[in-house]
Amino acid sequence: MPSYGNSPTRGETARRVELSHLVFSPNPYGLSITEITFPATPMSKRGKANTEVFFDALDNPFYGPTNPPGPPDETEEQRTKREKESQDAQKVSRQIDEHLLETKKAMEKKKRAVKMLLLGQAESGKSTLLKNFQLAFTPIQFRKEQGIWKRIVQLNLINSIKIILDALQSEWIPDSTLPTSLGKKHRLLHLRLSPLFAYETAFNEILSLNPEARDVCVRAGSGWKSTLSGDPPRSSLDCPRGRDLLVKNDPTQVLEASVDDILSLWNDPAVQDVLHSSGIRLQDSSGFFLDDVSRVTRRDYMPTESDIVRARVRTIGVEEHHFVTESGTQKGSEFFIADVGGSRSSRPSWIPYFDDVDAILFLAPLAFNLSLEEDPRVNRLEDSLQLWRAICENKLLANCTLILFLNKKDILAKTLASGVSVKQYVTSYNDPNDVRHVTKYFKDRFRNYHRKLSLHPRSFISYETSAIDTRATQAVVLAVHDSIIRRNLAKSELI
Ligand SMILES: Nc1nc2c(ncn2[C@@H]2O[C@H](COP(=O)(O)OP(=O)(O)OP(=O)(O)O)[C@@H](O)[C@H]2O)c(=O)[nH]1
Ligand SMILES: [Mg+2]
Repeated sequence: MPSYGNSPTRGETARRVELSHLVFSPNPYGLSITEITFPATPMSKRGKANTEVFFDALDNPFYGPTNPPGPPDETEEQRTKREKESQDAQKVSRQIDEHLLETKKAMEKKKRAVKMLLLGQAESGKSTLLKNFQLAFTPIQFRKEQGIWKRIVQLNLINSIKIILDALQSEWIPDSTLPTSLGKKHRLLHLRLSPLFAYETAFNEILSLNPEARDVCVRAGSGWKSTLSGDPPRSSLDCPRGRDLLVKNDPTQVLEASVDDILSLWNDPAVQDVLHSSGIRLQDSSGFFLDDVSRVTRRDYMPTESDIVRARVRTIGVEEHHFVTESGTQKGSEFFIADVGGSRSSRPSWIPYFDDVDAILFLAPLAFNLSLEEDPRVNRLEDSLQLWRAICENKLLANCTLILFLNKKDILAKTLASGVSVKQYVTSYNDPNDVRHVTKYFKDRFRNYHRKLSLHPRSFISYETSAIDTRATQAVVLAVHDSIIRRNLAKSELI
């Protein structure tokens, strides 16, 4: 019987591996592994990924006789060639073994790493909190991405200009009898600034998004950061053609040339009146950069940390982020955060991530006077409370740590300071109309649901944040990470 070296015999179980982790590429010997990747399954599933796929030796292209005897009439030259091929095949087999071992180790590591999930309605600040984690744990990587955010900040600015120009346009409907203080100057500004919108449309087309999208959005896992950074493509998902088109559609020069027009528009009292009467408060809206026009439109502009944190990109789908702490006592420690799209239509895609998540970071903006974009009949805070209820009582999350972030406290302060009364929106509210009482009122409502609906008793953990304030949020982020790690350790010791 021929010797098969380390290879399994027919029917024997061979290497066990999740096939989708391996990228095969042809080589003179058939196939070899060129890259180990992780499947696009939710992080909760990864630890349990199917490592029990069996190869049958006969079907397995990697196995075969390593030193079979040659035919009796084999020449010296044929024998040398055959032995060389056999040695090469063994080398390939050893490489495969090493790769499989690495995959297994990496998967084990993933299984042990802490997994967090960011939840909350759209625009609650999930991605902003994520950026605070990146700033705290992977600051080198965060700074490397500065160039990517330049385009996003520019598009946020263009989007704000579009909102203003749309508001102006609705004022000068041809047959309107209403008096308007808008004149020729505003029409000229409209005419001169409208070409900027083409950059927004081009960006959406390049990233295969709806060209009519209302604001800047990106699809999770689309390699958008790599496309925007100009790095060589990491996978077939990255689009080098897209990169060329992005260079062609760079708005930097046009923005620089338009700076006076933009300032003239934003500082115009008649324009401010129109915005006020239409109830548009751009200062409180996503990705607000109109107060920084002169700086942001400079040719050599590079976004600051604060700009990056404030820049708005709507999340579509679920984006998983792998953190390897870059410095400090926990250098090298790993954890995962999944960031989800929060609009109502995106919520069903959250469920697969509930399976073995360690902590949910739930963002509830203190926006008592606003309604949902996708359904203007629904109050934002009421929607957050209902979502929180559903999470507290979810059986899959019964053993998960829930952390509530009452976010956008700065906007709450501004809203109350401008004289808006909470009672007008929340009839059951009878306390003073100040930040402390209002925050306490909503926190108590969240706490009550948490206490009543949790299947097992668990501590109520909450923070009051303004996620764009990176200094204050850094401290929160470090405390949250530390407490989750401790809880996890305590849990695993109990097991
Ligand atoms: N003023 C203020 N703005 C905030 C705060 N937190 C987030 N923002 C801004 O609100 C906008 C929306 O925040 P995101 O983090 O993108 O919201 P999200 O929850 O990820 O939204 P989706 O991806 O659509 O689900 C961004 O422009 C942020 O800069 C805050 O505490 N205060
Ligand atoms: Mg987001």
